[in-house]
Amino acid sequence: MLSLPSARHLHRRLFSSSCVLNDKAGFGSHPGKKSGKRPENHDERFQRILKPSTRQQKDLPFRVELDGIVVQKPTFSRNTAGRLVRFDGTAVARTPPPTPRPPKPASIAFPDLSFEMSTRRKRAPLDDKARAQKRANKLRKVRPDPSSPDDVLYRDILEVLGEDHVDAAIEAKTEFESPFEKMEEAVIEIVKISADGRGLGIAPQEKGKPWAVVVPHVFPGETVRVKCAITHRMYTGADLLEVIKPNPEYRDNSLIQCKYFGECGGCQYQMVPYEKQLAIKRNVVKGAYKLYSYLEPSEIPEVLETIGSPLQYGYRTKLTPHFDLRKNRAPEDPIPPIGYNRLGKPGVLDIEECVIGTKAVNEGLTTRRAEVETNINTYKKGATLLLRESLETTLGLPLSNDLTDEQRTEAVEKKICVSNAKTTVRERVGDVFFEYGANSFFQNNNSVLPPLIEYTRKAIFPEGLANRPTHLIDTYCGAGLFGIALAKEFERVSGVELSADSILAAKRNAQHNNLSADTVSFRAGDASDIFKVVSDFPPEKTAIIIDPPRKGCSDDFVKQVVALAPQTIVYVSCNVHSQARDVGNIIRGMKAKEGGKRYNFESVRGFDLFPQTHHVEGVAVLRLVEA
Ligand SMILES: C[S@@+](CC[C@H](N)C(=O)[O-])C[C@H]1O[C@@H](n2cnc3c(N)ncnc32)[C@H](O)[C@@H]1O
Repeated sequence: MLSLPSARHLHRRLFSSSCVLNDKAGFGSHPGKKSGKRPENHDERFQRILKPSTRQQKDLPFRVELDGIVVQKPTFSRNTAGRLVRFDGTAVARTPPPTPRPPKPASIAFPDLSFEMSTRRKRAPLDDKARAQKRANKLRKVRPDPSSPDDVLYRDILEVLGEDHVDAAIEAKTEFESPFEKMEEAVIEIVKISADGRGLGIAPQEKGKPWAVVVPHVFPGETVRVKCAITHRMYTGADLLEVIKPNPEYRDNSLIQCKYFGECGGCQYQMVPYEKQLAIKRNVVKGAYKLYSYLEPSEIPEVLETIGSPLQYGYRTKLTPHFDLRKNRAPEDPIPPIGYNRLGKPGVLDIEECVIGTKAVNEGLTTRRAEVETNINTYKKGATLLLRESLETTLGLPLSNDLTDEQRTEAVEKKICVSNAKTTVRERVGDVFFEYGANSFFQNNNSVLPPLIEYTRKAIFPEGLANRPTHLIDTYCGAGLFGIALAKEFERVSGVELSADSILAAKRNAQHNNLSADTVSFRAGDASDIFKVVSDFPPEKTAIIIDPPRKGCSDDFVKQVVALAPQTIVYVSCNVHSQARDVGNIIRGMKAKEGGKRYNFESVRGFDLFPQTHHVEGVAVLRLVEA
């Protein structure tokens, strides 16, 4: 704690400050220690007088004059009667004594507020219309962001209900008034799959108004019985009770591999044949470009078939199960469930195996669960467990020719599970070796990365391309996945990434893969910073990879891409809706720019990095052509 100097101390300091003044006259403000061994010299005597002890101060006259220097003593002191006096003896005016505080009452009487409180509570109850209006006002305040999941769902709902009906409901201010009672059961025909993997149905006609019902784990053409759970703008979120009429095109329950499917909020499509899953995802990409790119239909290429994942189960190299702990949990209370959120219900579902996870992360799950169970009383609140697959040894480093066959197999195949966020994870993508922090971003499906990298390579260097790019800008580069995997194809590669840890990993990865820092460089910063440092990249020979987080790119970034006008753009994204928005902006931006060039939207398709779930990775390719 910082201690304040005492009044006496301040007093002395004040006095000694005059020494500093005197120092200007050449007397030295730092007196030497008084030594008993030799007589006091002139300076020391002077200092003693300038910095006397408190006792000496009292005896000193008000003014001291030594060798023509006048030193003034502190101004005030107390006389023998305890009165404050100046050093010249004159009395200081007394400050009036403080007025005494009124005595505290023996007990404080609180005013009786019961009357006011009860009137406040007894406000006239809202009628149904007022309640609906209040709710509508509340919901209106939280308009979803364009291209956010809520907005995407809302656009899907507009499509199934018809924009005219929706406009009429908004006009009549009934857009938040559900025709269903809470917990009402209803039979619904499903007409569409929304981008978040849930089925969309329309309320039966007898309900008298267009209203959507959103149900998990159901598909177009199915008739289902549901329980209405929660009202949102223009739709009711419902729980599935029964599939009355299944659609065999989408539903083959024999495909389900997880015993928790239907209860766990993780996967949506385990009952859907894999080809059909890919088709659903292709439609999601189509819908995204139709709704969010704001391009003319003629400007959007035919969305190509989704490229599947070589592994459809056992592919996920990262799991993050969690558990909650009740406040005031007693040590003898049961172990809480450790797993994932329940589907459509609050709370965590206990899961001891996740079938989309790799063998290594599932082994790690068993170990970590046991550790948590043993140490549960050391946790004050819930936690998220990190489980990441990693190559076991540093033998995973670029394989040396000196390795025995056994070592070589071990280097490529032996996997362990890492659960400490500070540990390094090692991973091989084809022939390329990567290291990154366990807590940092890296794609979670290793099996699909070689085809994804190869696809990107072919997109940049299509057969017969006359003007091959020689420079690559890898934006949002993470640990350098694209830049490093494709580096051999380019004279120069430059990557940018916000996370300093990932950039350190990217630089290390370049070294591990024998890439020189002159050719491949990475820098930490906002993606739009990259344009300052690639001024020596010839735009007509430059390709750029854009792989942003779900929210997509900033306007500033898009503007700078347009200003640079690189020859090829490959935009990879786990959110095809924000991708469609950005691609539309780049194409329009280039059209508006003078210079006689435009971007040809060459291709777009999904990559299935997340089998059994509704997620899809979009890859869009744009190439600069004469306008
Ligand atoms: C989808 S990941 C892609 C990473 C890498 N391309 C890969 O495939 O491993 C997006 C990356 O963008 C980074 N990021 C987020 N916002 C950024 C920004 N404004 N500028 C640069 N990088 C950003 C994140 O840290 C994350 O590593």
